[in-house]
Amino acid sequence: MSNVFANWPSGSGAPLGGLLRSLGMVAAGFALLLVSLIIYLLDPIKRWRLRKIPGPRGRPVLGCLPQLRAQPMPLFLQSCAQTYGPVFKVALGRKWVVVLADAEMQRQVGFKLRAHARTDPDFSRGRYHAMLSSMLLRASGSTWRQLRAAWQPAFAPASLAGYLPLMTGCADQLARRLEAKATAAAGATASGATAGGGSSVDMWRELGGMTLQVVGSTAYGVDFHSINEEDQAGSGSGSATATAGATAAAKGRGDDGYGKQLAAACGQIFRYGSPVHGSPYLRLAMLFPELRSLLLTLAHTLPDEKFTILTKARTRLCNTVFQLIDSWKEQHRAEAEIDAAASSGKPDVGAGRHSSNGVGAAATSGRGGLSGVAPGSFLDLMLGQRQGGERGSGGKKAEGEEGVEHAPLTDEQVAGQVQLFILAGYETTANALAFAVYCIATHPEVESRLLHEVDDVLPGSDQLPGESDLPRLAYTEAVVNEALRLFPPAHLTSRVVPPGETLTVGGFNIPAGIPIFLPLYIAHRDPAVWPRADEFLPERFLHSSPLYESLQPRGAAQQHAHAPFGYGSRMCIGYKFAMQEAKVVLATLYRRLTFTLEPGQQPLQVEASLTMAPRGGLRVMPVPRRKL
Ligand code: HEM
Repeated sequence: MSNVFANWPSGSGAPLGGLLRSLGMVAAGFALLLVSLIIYLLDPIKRWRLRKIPGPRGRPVLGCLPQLRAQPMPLFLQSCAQTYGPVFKVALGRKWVVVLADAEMQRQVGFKLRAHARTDPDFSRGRYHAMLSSMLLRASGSTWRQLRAAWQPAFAPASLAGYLPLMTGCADQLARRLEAKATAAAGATASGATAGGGSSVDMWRELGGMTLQVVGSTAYGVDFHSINEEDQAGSGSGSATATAGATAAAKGRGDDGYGKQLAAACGQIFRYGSPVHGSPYLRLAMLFPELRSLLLTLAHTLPDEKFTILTKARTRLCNTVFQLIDSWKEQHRAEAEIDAAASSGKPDVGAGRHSSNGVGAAATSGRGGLSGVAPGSFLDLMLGQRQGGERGSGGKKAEGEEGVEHAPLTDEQVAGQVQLFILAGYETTANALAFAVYCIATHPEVESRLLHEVDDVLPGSDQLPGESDLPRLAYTEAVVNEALRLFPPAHLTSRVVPPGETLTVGGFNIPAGIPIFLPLYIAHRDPAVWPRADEFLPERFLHSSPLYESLQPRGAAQQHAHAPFGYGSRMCIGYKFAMQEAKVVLATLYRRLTFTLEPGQQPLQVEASLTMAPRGGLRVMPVPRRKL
């Protein structure tokens, strides 16, 4: 029998041997791939570096995500703290984070480190990406200092006073809407026209529409029209953002002006930009951060429906914002020419040109057409500063802190800050207000004291809170503070150790690049720090109360134990804006109404992603306080 292998090339040995060798090489290749995959998926190097830090055993690849599906993040982290102590690690997918549960550790690290950790998969491109990447929240070093300085004028006392009419106007609009709904429902029930349904509303959504109108209109200086004016039939259980966006989108068809277009785009970006509600590509990027570029390309080449909506909304937002910026420039160029012609003296340009704040007027007068940016709005301030900086220095670059020269902000940078103003200020404040309404509704003694204060400060039948009334709303402010303690909407903040450094905390070393979570929720409810920690007692924040002393936080963390707005130089820049808004909105609403919880709302269930919110909204019956 002839040797069938006889014709195989002699250099490769016997054909069987060659085949075996090839198979061996394929097997070795597979084994190598498998080992790399296991190394990639399980990340043993990172595990090794964090090996001394205790923490729950997560599943391969998914880490603790299954536990986080079953339980809201603040509660899961609280239960981990009880098991593992004040410093522990958690795997979010393949991303390891270290959590500091102790209030004093949070304070120390929050003050010491100056950069936030990045955990979100950013799937943007082009101009929108340039906008997002330049936001204050993401910046560090001298750029952060320059941006932070550029934000400051928006929260100066004069600016805050200018926003007040917008805040009270929007709250009054919402109060009247809820009052009318309650009265109509009562009338219909009396005449037997309706069966059930009553005037129950989702207060969280209502407040979401209102806060979007406040921050959106303040940021861009055009009317956002996002307070719901008609019910969202069959709108399901989407988020407050979705409803606000849907309402604006519904109205946004046709010739509606900048405000409605922006509100519609923002609503869709909030909803579909989140890994929870958005495209599966975003969730995959959370699990496999190293594949982000590949997934980004795939998402743009083969987009699913949610990704398409997101991309379109981002493009619409960009186009509208840059159009607004162009119209602002156009208008100011024309004004400068008139100035130059009229006088040879120094031109009065920039933010100083508009001594009055026209945001409130713009947003409550129905202005929102293609009439441009209101003076005093955040966009106007940012563009004005830039123009002022350029001209004030005779065309040179603006000078920032510490004598460092900075180039004036680009259009993309300005647009990024304005968009962050909405991102950071809308849902946080809506959630804070919804939690406050829940706490008031479950504490009748608090409600009656609040009503007493509101009636005392605002005796006129249609009176809205003015600037001089704010200091007199001390109990209202204490209610907001105590609701923020029990239910901090930003339930955690984060920091990251800078490259080349290691942080030692609680006896553990945390290497550079590992995100550090500071869960404010846990610190706010620590019974070792807070007397009667789980009780809602606004008297903790009321100096004049006889209970005040006995309710103060104890121990080393005492001074910064209440930190709903974070710590140190990275603390929330908008906290005065948020506190003013929350206070005047409560006073304006409770001036006309009280709210009764619908059955099944107690105890309150929460859900949490970046912010903490009432799960499935907050269903209440508005009860008018006077006969209409
Ligand atoms: C109740 C409402 C709000 C809460 C609970 C809240 C909470 C927070 C927290 C916890 C941080 C992180 C602080 C840290 O890391 O130490 C933060 C940052 C920030 N907040 Fe707020 N915030 C609220 C409203 C607002 C508003 C209304 C605005 C703007 C209009 C705003 C703008 C910002 C910005 C720009 C940052 C980033 C600051 C930086 O990185 O330097 N926030 N906020």
